[in-house]
Amino acid sequence: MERLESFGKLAEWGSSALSIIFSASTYVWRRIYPYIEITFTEYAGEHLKRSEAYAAIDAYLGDLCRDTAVRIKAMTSNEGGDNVVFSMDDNEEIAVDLDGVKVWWLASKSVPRVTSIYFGRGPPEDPRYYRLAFHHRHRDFVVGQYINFVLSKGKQIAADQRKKKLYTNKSTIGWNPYEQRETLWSHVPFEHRAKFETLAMEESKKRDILEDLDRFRSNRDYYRKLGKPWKRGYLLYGPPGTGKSTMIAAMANHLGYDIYDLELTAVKDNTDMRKLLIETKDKCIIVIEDVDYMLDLWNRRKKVIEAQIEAEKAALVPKASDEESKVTLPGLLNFIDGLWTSCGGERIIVLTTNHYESLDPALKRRGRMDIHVEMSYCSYEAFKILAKNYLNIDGHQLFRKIKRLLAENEVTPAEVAEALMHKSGDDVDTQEVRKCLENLIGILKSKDSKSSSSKISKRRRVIDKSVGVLY
Ligand SMILES: Nc1ncnc2c1ncn2[C@@H]1O[C@H](COP(=O)(O)OP(=O)(O)OP(=O)(O)O)[C@@H](O)[C@H]1O
Ligand SMILES: [Mg+2]
Repeated sequence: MERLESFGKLAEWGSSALSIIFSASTYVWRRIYPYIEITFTEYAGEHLKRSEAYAAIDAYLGDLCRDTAVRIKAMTSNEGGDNVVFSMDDNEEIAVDLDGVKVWWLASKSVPRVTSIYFGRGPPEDPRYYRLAFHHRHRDFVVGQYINFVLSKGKQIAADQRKKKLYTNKSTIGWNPYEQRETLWSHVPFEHRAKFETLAMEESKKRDILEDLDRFRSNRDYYRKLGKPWKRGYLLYGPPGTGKSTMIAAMANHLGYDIYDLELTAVKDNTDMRKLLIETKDKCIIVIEDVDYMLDLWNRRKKVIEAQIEAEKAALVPKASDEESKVTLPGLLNFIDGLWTSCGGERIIVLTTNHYESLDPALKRRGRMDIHVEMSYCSYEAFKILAKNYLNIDGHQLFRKIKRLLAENEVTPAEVAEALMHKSGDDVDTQEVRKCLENLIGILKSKDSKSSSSKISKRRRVIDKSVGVLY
């Protein structure tokens, strides 16, 4: 027993002596080499998936190294596009000065220590890594802020570089169910250049939406923890020409997601809708435009069925039409609820409508459509964004008049954009600017201001109370 005790004491002394030696050696080492190094390897985790952090850093440094590095690798984008993307060459180092805080990035690859035999396509490429070095006195800044900045900036750059696709569903109506079909979607490159910066709407609304999108994108673990499908529903509503489709394009460009434009009238029934959903890939926006039109169709169909029942009673059974979609509202609700998305994640569903009031409450309810955004008639703030986009001006003596007219008349951003379009490409001279603005004034004056002004004040009251972005 005594022996055991003394052995325990000895071990205790040993461990404290070791920790003293360790701290002392760390201290000495710090004096000689006061830098901290963080390594980001390309493949990480159990299944050796490409690390998202590495991909983001790769994009960030690729952008940075164009101006600073000596040896740069250039390649075409992964998506088969024609744009060239850059990245640091192996063993290249770049220094970044962040307002007095200096950090160094090194690109390298690890050489495997064991000799392996590979079957098939031969050895995989050596795993690459980036190493970030900085002085230990900047630890809080680098670990607390800089790395987060690099990751979010890198993700944005990668999203911009990614060639996005626009998918549309092939019509399944009238198809033979036994016929083998390769895919239910066809796609083309998505080239829409819309960006949030050029979208004409109130800045605060835009900021809210952008923040929501960014939160959604980076919240994978949160959704997992809650056991919820990683999806988000947006309902965009407003009159035609207020930018609903433009906003969807801006969302796709911001996130770097593909768009699946689901035309419900071309979907035979709920089963086909499920199949379509299963065929979508992660990181996408599924769009159903003019959902009110579909609701209209359902109502009409209900009436037809009622008429059929009546006709059956009279022994006159009309033939049911095979030319129409038989998708139902509950089918759509199931689709939205993500029951079938459990196989994947990172999907945004956007519905658009011109008639918010007439939408079924089940479609609008929170948790289904998380965010409701009103796209409204052109305000003065929105007009200024369009004037900057189209005429590259921040002000003009006609602005005051336009501001007054906009307050009295309902005009859509699409109409304003049309009026501000000029013929001479990029360069616009002062005469042309005036002509465009006068053109807009003409359109505004031609609106029936008397009848619309009472409508506007009524409508504004409703909007002020409820809208912007609803959570
Ligand atoms: N808020 C906006 N910001 C910038 N441009 C806009 C905006 N709204 C409309 N536009 C311009 O008007 C055109 C038509 O807009 P868009 O198709 O996005 O309207 P919409 O609300 O989807 O209309 P609809 O209800 O008919 O589908 C766009 O190509 C764009 O040039
Ligand atoms: Mg549209």
